[in-house]
Amino acid sequence: MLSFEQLKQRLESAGQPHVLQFWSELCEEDRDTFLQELSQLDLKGLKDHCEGAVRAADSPSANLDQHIQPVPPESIGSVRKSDKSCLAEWENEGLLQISQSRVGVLLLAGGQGTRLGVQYPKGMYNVGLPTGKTLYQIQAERIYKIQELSNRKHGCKCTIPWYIMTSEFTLAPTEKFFKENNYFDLDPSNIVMFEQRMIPAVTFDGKVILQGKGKIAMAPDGNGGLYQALVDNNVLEDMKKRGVEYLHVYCVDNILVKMADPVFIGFCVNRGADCGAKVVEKAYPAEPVGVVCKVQGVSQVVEYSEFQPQTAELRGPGGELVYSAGNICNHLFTRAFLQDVAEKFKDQLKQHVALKKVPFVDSCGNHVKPTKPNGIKMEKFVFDVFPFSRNFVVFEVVREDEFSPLKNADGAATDTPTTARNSLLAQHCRWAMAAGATLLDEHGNTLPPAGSASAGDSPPTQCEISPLVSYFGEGLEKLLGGRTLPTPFILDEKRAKELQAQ
Ligand SMILES: CC(=O)N[C@H]1[C@@H](OP(=O)(O)O)O[C@H](CO)[C@@H](O)[C@@H]1O
Repeated sequence: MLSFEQLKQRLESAGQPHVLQFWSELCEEDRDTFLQELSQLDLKGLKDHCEGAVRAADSPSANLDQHIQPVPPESIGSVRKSDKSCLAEWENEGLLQISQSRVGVLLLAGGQGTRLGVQYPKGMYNVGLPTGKTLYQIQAERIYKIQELSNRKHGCKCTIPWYIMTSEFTLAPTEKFFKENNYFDLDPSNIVMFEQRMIPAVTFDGKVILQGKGKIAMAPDGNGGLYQALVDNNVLEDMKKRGVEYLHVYCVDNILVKMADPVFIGFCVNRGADCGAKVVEKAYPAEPVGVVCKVQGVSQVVEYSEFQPQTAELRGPGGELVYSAGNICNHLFTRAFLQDVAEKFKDQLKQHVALKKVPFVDSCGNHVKPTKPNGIKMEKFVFDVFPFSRNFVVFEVVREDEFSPLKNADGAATDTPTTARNSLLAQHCRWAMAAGATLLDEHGNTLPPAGSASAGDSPPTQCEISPLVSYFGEGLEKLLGGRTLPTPFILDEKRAKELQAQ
């Protein structure tokens, strides 16, 4: 740890002496904590960071319009447009890789859930399903099930390690939650949690913001902080030791995420890709999803916050959106590619600017909650490594089956606990009906198929199928075929055993 004098001097040369302005008012304990926190900062890089933040916030965002092109449709693999045998071939390849323990999953869970308005990690959110399962539990059970399906098919005992990138905000509660839930019956030695870095928020004139008299306002370095965190925490070595060659990276909030999706993995493997992105067709021009496109001939994602509205509105001859490849934050990387990024490219990742309302103490020591943005937060984005890929592929999946993110609190128009819950229930209802079940409402009336015109605006059918019973709708015919089932209907392992015995 640095001494007070050393720190003072370094902060002065970084142009940030105000950081210690309340030092004399701090008690011994707070001084120790503050010294520790400041010692962990990259003080050498602090000056550059602060100046860079101001420069980035000042420079108008580049207008990409003249350089941008959609990804050519022929280079996109598509679930909807591929025939069954093709999909089965990819799935088989994916299951084979999983069965050989060559696949890991990595969860991006460092965010603060500000839009959702909760103080705890988003993965701990219960969207109000009949079983009350949280996002973390659903994801854990899908890992368990896909391991089991691969084992059964290939007569082996495979492992999908689950890497979880947290931040200072989310690590402790996530660890506690997993422990309390007995790691959802996964082997804890296959769950690797680590923290991404935090960086200081900066005022518009380049000063580090004090959140308290002895505390700097820090924020995670964006989900693109992943690549630094992989290095800081020896994650690539861990993958190598375990023989993991493919990493499925996803963000915490999509209730429909197919963990270690064998179809996507098989598609990427068959194409020899080192980097792949799943997309869905954008629902409407202003939908807050990044767009996979080409900028000056190079495939990349342009984030929704940086996409020009007039470009987003462009439509083709059939009325379809020209830029329709919506990023769902579901990526596949080979370990070799990640190693390359770690060694050669991670410091070249673009810095994105977010202007935020950052609570602070003013020069008189008053705590202020700003009503308009006062701070610059710099973030890296996970997809900004795509341009470094040698063989990048795009895989389009069906939105109803694979994408329903939880971003906002109930009351917002989209991406809320209600929309997430309803998407999952509707999917499970479709699975049950496709397996040959007839579902009844509480009055004993037959329910129309989910999504059909007669389903209209009626409340979603309460049909929830445990991922431990079915990963993606498979194996349900023998349990549900020809049966008439009253709702609410919960198909968990116990019920599945009873149905099988009948
Ligand atoms: C930096 C990043 O990964 N942004 C992603 C991510 O957005 P957030 O608003 O950060 O949750 O998830 C979106 C899909 O839910 C995706 O469209 C977008 O590109």
